Amino acid sequence: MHSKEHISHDEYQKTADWLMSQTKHRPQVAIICGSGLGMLADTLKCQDSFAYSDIPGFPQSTVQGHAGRLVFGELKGKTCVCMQGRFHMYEGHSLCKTTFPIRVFKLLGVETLIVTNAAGSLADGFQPGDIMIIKDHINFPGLVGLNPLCGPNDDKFGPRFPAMSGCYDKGLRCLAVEIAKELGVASILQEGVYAMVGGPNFETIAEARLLHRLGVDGVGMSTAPEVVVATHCGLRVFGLSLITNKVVKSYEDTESVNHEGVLEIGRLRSHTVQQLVTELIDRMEINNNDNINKSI
Ligand SMILES: O=P(O)(O)O[C@@H]1C[C@H](O)[C@@H](CO)O1
Ligand code: HPA
Repeated sequence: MHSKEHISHDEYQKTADWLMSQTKHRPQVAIICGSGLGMLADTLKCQDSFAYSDIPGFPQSTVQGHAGRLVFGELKGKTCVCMQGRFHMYEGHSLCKTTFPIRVFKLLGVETLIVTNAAGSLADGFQPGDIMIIKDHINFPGLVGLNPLCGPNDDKFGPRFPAMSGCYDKGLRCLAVEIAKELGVASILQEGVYAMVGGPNFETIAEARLLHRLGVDGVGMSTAPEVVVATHCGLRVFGLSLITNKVVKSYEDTESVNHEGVLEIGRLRSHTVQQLVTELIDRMEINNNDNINKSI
C-alpha cells in the first residue's frame, strides 16, 4: 500500500539543503494555499520561486487551481514560504509524499504553518463565501490507519505518539477573530470542525448526512495529514477553510457541486483571505529565526 512508503531524514535534508543553496530567504512562516487560493503567494515581496518539478524530491501538483510553485519572500517583515499548490492523497501520492514539504519546512527553520483549503459546509448557518477558522479536525483516513506517521517513527522529528489535542493554536485563532472584526468581515467569519475525506468524488447524500450528524462543519480532501505531521514536529498551526459550497444533504435538492464552482468562490474571496492572512502574519509573534536544524 502506497501509504507505507518511508522517506529518510537524509532525503528531507537534501531538499532543504538544495533550497537553502538557491535562496537567501530563511522562512519563519509557511503557507499552504488551498484550491483557488494560490494568490496568497502574490503578496510576498522580494520573491524567489521554484517550480516543484525543479526541486529535488518534491512531488508534482496535478490538480487545476494548484500551480505547483514554491514561493519564498517577505511579508510584513516576516520571511515566508508559500506552497502554491498542495498534494492530495487522491492524486495517488503516498501520505509521506503529500506531507513531504512540511518536514522540509521544519528543516528550513519554519515555526508556524498556515494551512488553507476549500471546503463544503455541513453546518446549517454557513454560506458559500464564509471563511471558517479551523478549530479542530476529524482525519477520516487517519482513523483507519492511513496516517503519514505510520511506519518507523523518526525521533528527530517528533515522538511516536504525538498528542493532537490543541493542534490548531488557540492564540492565533483568537487573533484571527479580532482581525476579522477590525477588517469588517466578522459577519462571514465562522469557526468549526473540518473533516478530511479521501476524495476525489464529492459526498453522497447519505455520507453528507453522516458527516452532519458527527458534528462536522466543513469537509474537504486535504489538510489533516499536513497538520498531523506539522504538530508531530512541533510547528504551531493555524488553519482556514474557505466555504465554497453547501454539501447537498437532501434528496430534493437538485444542485450539485463541481470543482469549477469551488475555484470561482476562491477567486471571489481571494482579497479577503489575503487580507486576513497578511494581518495575521503581521501581528503574530515569532521567535528569532535561529532554530534551523536545532531540534532535529
Ligand atoms: O486543496 P484543497 O483541499 O483546497 O482542495 C479542495 C478539495 C479538492 O482537492 C478540491 C475539490 O474542489 O478542492
Ligand atoms: N466536499 C469535499 N471536498 C470539498 C468540497 C466538498 O463539498 N468542496 C470543496 N472541497
